[in-house]
Amino acid sequence: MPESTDFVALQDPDVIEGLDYWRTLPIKQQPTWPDASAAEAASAEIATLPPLVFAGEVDKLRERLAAAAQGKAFLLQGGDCAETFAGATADSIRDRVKTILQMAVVLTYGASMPVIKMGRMAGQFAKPRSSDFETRGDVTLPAYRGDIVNGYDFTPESRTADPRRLVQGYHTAASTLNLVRAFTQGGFADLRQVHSWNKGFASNPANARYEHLAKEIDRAIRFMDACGADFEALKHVEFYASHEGLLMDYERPMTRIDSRSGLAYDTSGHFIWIGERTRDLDGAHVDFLSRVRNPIGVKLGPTTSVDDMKALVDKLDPNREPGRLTFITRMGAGKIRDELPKLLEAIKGMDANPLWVTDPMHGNGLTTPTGYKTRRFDDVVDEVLGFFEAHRQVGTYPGGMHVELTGDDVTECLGGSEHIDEATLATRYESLCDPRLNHMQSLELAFLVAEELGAHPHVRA
Ligand SMILES: O=C[C@H](O)[C@H](O)COP(=O)(O)O
Ligand SMILES: C=C(OP(=O)(O)O)C(=O)O
Ligand SMILES: [Mn+2]
Repeated sequence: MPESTDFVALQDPDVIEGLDYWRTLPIKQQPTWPDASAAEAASAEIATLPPLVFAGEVDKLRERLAAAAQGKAFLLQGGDCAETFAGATADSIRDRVKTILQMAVVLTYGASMPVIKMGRMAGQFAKPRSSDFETRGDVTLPAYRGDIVNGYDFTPESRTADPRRLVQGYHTAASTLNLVRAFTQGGFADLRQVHSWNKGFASNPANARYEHLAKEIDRAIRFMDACGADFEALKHVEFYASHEGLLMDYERPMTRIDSRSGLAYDTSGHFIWIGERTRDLDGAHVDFLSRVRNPIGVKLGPTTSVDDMKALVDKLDPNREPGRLTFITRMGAGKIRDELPKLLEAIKGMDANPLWVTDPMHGNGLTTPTGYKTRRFDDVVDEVLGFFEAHRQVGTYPGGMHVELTGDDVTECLGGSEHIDEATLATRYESLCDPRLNHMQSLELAFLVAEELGAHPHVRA
């Protein structure tokens, strides 16, 4: 029996043929490469490079997500809206991982529930856009579609799609994932380091609250240590990589056949989601991702009909496999209480059990008069609360949270206990796409969700 890490180039011809069926279907949000043969060559090169994740890891994640869908775990998924090549530095990767680990500690402790940790990391390089073009003054150029496609600088050269970026995207994902694996497997994520994850971040109320929690955890660990407990399990953290499966010239060559099962895995990440703009039932993305074994997410915006949702279940999870399908709702704070319960009621009538996750970011965008894309922290919080309310009302499980965040002290979202206002946004706005919660706002949100999940009284303010 081959190892689970083996991927073979060719097996069942029907499986292989199916993986290219998307090419016959309508497709959205792909770049126009100036030289199609150069893009084909880049994809062919990627197809020869090693997988980034292994089938066995992907299967384990599916089991973890199945537990979350049953209310026995909670998914925390976070990271940049658009990762950049320049941002793949040791410090930036470490601080994002630390932020997610801290949030996970707050949630695990507060909710007494396992937390599945997942980064929008190591592949979140391709962006769908509302418009193909961007105009500044009297100059119009192609929109920035993420570092794997073109550059952010507003010049014709930079904005021209460059297929060499596909290969650079692979290598940047590989080095990011390598460091994430080192951090999470090599002792850094050991729960006994719970204090040190807070070091280096500006001191602020959320950090102080975290310190208080970390002290409690420390005390509990010392007690267990004195009792002779074995801490082997605390040394390593399972950390999964995820991104939007958007750019087919990257996802297709990263898809390999697992030699154990003869089935296809998209080895660019453990979890792949389909965006709100590309979830057409008869479109290329849904077809392609219906054929890979990875757990698949689908973003659901406020206009999602019950019929659309049901058809997505049938297409992406025909066997009703636990952990296979995650719906990531991003309705907007003002709409979630009206729109989500209908979908939840309808799912109760099907024999399906998807994992429900809230993305409180993408339905709450606004642009300031000075041109900054931003979100109000209060709206983010309100959507999360609406998500929990909807699930309580219908009797389904609120199984996770998907957020755009960074470990840096950026000023991209309005509000939070630092009271970031419109004038402050300019001081440290670094995102090339959507605004992210900064370190402190991320921790604040984690405390709030922990309370919602039935927090430990000591964790409450
Ligand atoms: O996450 C991404 C954005 O919401 C998406 O790229 C659309 O952004 P845009 O409206 O600025 O194009
Ligand atoms: C583009 C994104 O989201 P959505 O597809 O929900 O708009 C995103 O997650 O960055
Ligand atoms: Mn985004």
